[in-house]
Amino acid sequence: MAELPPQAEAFNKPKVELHVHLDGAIRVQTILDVAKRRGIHLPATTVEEMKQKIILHEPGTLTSFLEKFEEYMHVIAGDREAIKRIAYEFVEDKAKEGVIYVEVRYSPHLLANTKVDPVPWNQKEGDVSPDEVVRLVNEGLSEGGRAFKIKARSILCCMRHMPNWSMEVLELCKKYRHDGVVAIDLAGDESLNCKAYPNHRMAYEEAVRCGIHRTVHAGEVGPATVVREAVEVLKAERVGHGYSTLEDHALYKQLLDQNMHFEMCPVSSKYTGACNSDFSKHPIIRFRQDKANYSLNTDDPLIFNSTLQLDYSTAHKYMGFTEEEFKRLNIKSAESSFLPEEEKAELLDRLHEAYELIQSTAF
Ligand SMILES: O=c1[nH]cnc2c1ncn2[C@H]1C[C@H](O)[C@@H](CO)O1
Repeated sequence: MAELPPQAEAFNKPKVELHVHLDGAIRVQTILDVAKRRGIHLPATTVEEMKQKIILHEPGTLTSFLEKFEEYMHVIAGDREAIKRIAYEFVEDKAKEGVIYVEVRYSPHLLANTKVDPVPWNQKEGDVSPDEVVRLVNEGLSEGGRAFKIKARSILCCMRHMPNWSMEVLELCKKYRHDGVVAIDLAGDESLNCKAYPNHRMAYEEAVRCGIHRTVHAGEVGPATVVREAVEVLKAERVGHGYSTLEDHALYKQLLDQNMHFEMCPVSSKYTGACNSDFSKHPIIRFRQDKANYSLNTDDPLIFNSTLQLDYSTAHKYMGFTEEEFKRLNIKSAESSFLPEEEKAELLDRLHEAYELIQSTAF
């Protein structure tokens, strides 16, 4: 595999990103600024020091990774200006990475401080509800979209350990379905399955009835049974991560045949311990060989100290990805996006043009 010159981008063309957490993609400087304004004490005063607290330096576990959010979420949650600002800055950062369409996800409840039970991050009860969080994020994303000339939509997350929030998340998806919100997700610790927590299932059943798009984190660190449950019980249209699908041959074949989309996050999968840290043995290689439908995504670039370029260069350098495959997977990502059909067609036109492909090119 040809080595890239230092600083060169593995794929310097317009990209689509479908799996990135807003609360895992905040600028460290913003956390420091907001903490200062709100008089919140942090264990660090410079970006470098704060980064050392937040980023994962070694491969760990999903649980140790999820604990990292406790370092800073209390700074942003419950603060209107901060919530809008992180959404706006997120769009700016994505535009710089060459992303032209992004679906960004978050839990409205984890950024609220009222009408949420329990109030997260040991905050005092305040007056920012999950509903207002969605409005603020929408404002930040649409102002950012206009300023930086890219399109950003959002996905609202249910959390596996908070089943009592799930119906409220679904209601927010319905309320804002024509105002920036394109789907529902289920994030958090995969060992908590839906049989034990029927509220998630009820929310997803209602999503199906209302035509709300659905993705589910499954098969990241959990077994293939979680993927099966996501697809068969929750009727997921896309799978978040899904690496362990490979353990169940029949399921893998079925999902390949169904053209199921897998939202893959190579750098993330190393640091969460989801996959072997030797990228040359990564499950994505198998998905690529089988011409599966998948995207490449950052997941939580703040915590992995990463960029989308790093995911692409990792795929290029250690997994043998070519320019042609990058084009193919971005076209697949656009096709699997949760945009309405007309907007999806426009996005596909833009990619075909940028990649100098004729419309009928079949991958
Ligand atoms: O990679 C992940 N797997 C499962 N849950 C995750 C991952 N990245 C972030 N989350 C959780 C923590 C966030 O607070 C939440 C909503 O974005 O989703």
